[in-house]
Amino acid sequence: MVPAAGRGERLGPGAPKALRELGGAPLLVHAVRALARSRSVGLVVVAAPPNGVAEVVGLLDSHGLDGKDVRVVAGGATRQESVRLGLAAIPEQTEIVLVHDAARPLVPVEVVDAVIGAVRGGAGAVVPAVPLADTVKRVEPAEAGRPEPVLDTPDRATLRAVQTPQGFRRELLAEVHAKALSEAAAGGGPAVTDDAGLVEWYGGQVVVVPGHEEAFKVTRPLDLVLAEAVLARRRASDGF
Ligand SMILES: Nc1ccn([C@@H]2O[C@H](COP(=O)(O)OP(=O)(O)OP(=O)(O)O)[C@@H](O)[C@H]2O)c(=O)n1
Ligand SMILES: C[C@](O)(CO)[C@H](O)COP(=O)(O)O
Repeated sequence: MVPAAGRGERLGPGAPKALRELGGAPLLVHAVRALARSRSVGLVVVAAPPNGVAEVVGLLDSHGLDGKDVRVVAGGATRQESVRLGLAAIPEQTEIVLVHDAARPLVPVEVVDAVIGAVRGGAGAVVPAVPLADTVKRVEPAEAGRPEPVLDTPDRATLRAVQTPQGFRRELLAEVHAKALSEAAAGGGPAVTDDAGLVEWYGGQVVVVPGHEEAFKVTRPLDLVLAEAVLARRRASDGF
């Protein structure tokens, strides 16, 4: 499933991020095509901006998507809610669900297949990830413009930058989302930024497989410049 209901505030003013253009097609279309390239993917469920469902259906219809079954549902106010709403549209007999950001348009199919392979191999929750290039420091957050005291420096060799698609046994993903929903209704709930984080929160095991530098997330304006360059290079080299 593809959560695509975000605004894209960090990208700046304009259409919702999933509908912004990259090389002549919306980011969402690239992301759906990237998943559809895997022979193991049979159905793609997209969580669209709540007031943009008809527009997204039209966009996906107008860009050929390799004959895959693509369904569109209304997303929610948070990524977590969008994923939960998308999950509800996935048939119960489905064994494996991937959750892939519309904002990661260029993930190579090898990463998609590696994630699926690890779930098929017995893992309940799998994330693709890459080593970090920068040193990371934990800080005491301060007001904007004030220096932030450093608390410590985690050992970089043990850190990974996590990407999508993240892969799950469907029942496990549905279970942790249901738990998070009932905790949120009681005024709490896990403060996590990805689906694997929910599995961890409830004590489940998550494993990492190699991600890819081209599976980066389009978050800020410079990411879009990089995505255009990667796409242009692919098109020049293999008619992608
Ligand atoms: N209510 C939301 C918020 C986010 N997403 C999706 O979650 C993915 C990753 O989120 P992010 O990159 O943070 O997107 P935005 O929330 O749109 O970005 P920003 O935080 O800059 O507004 C994106 O495909 C986005 O569309 C979603 O489906 N529903
Ligand atoms: C799911 C994710 O892309 C993994 O890196 C990331 O957590 C999404 O974070 P965002 O702040 O919602 O972009």
